[in-house]
Amino acid sequence: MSFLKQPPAPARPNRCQLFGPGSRTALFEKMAASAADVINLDLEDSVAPDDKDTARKNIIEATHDVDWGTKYLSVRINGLDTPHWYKDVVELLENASDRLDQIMIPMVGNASDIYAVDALVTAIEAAKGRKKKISFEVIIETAAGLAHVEEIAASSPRMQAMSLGYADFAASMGMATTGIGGTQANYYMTHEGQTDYPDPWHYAVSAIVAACRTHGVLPVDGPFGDFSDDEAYIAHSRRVATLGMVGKWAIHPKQVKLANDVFTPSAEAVAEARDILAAMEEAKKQGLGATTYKGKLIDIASMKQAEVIVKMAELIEG
Ligand SMILES: C[C@@H](C(=O)SCCNC(=O)CCNC(=O)[C@H](O)C(C)(C)COP(=O)(O)OP(=O)(O)OC[C@H]1O[C@@H](n2cnc3c(N)ncnc32)[C@H](O)[C@@H]1OP(=O)(O)O)[C@H](O)C(=O)O
Ligand SMILES: [Mg+2]
Repeated sequence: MSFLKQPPAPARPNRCQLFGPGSRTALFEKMAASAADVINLDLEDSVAPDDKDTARKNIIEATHDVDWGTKYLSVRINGLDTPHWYKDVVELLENASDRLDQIMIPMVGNASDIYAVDALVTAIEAAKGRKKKISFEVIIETAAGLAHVEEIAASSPRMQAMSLGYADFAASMGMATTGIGGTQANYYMTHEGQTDYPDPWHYAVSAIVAACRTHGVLPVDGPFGDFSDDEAYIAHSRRVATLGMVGKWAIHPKQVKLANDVFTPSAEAVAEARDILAAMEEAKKQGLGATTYKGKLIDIASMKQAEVIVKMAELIEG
């Protein structure tokens, strides 16, 4: 182990983040009644420019009037290159109830973007005597965001989560696709008549996970646009879960259960992880650092892998 300790990520379930436009108030109660761990009320791309002021007011009202239960309540503000973001922050922080947990900052390009929002949030919290410190989630969805991903993860003690925004990311990278996540038909390999579809998002997902794990931030997978294709959503979710993401966005309510199913460790996985921990405890008693479990090598690193699964299950069980 390096002398640099890996800090733990916030201990809260973040399997699914359900999005809804701040301009569609009829969805708010339905979102609150959903099985998502996190709710993202949106002021950015799903709200038309002429509706921004009304959407902001709707969301502020909803922090007072809607019963959000135990959900982590997050509002996505507009990007720092727009004339809207400062009003989003000021009006939310001055008027939203203490039920507001988090601000989500889109299109983040470097640590200075977070510094700017942090300065504004900190001043308003002090001026208004707000008791609860607002946390930040950022979206990596530009080439600059990915290039500076580690400094962004380290940018503020408010940082709790980081998502990959597939659509804006693909556009910023000049990727030749209009797909939002998942398999891309033109990204393929062919060998002796067999065609294979590798994962074009693999590097971005792994870079985000590494930055987040280094700085104690939750890595979260972004949207999957084709909400009529459950199988593809599940495949994409399983892939990113294998790479270390803790959860995924839902842009339609039917995706919530799919995400929860993938990002909740199965009973079999938890039982196997506990068996590995027990087998290693037994090995340690015999002075061994490695042993055999079901015909395979397990050692101290296997314990750490098993602990990830057990801790996640315990967190979700509450
Ligand atoms: C890509 C970038 C992004 O920004 S993604 C995040 C921003 N987008 C959003 O927030 C969109 C969220 N989703 C919606 O607005 C809608 O779900 C929809 C437009 C995709 C579909 O809405 P519609 O009403 O047509 O859907 P139905 O199938 O008819 O609904 C069935 C049923 O569910 C209720 N419903 C719909 N949406 C939601 C929701 N979000 N939450 C809760 N409930 C919802 C609907 O009212 C119906 O209810 P019923 O009538 O049965 O009672 C990203 O930044 C990037 O760059 O990648
Ligand atoms: Mg986006």
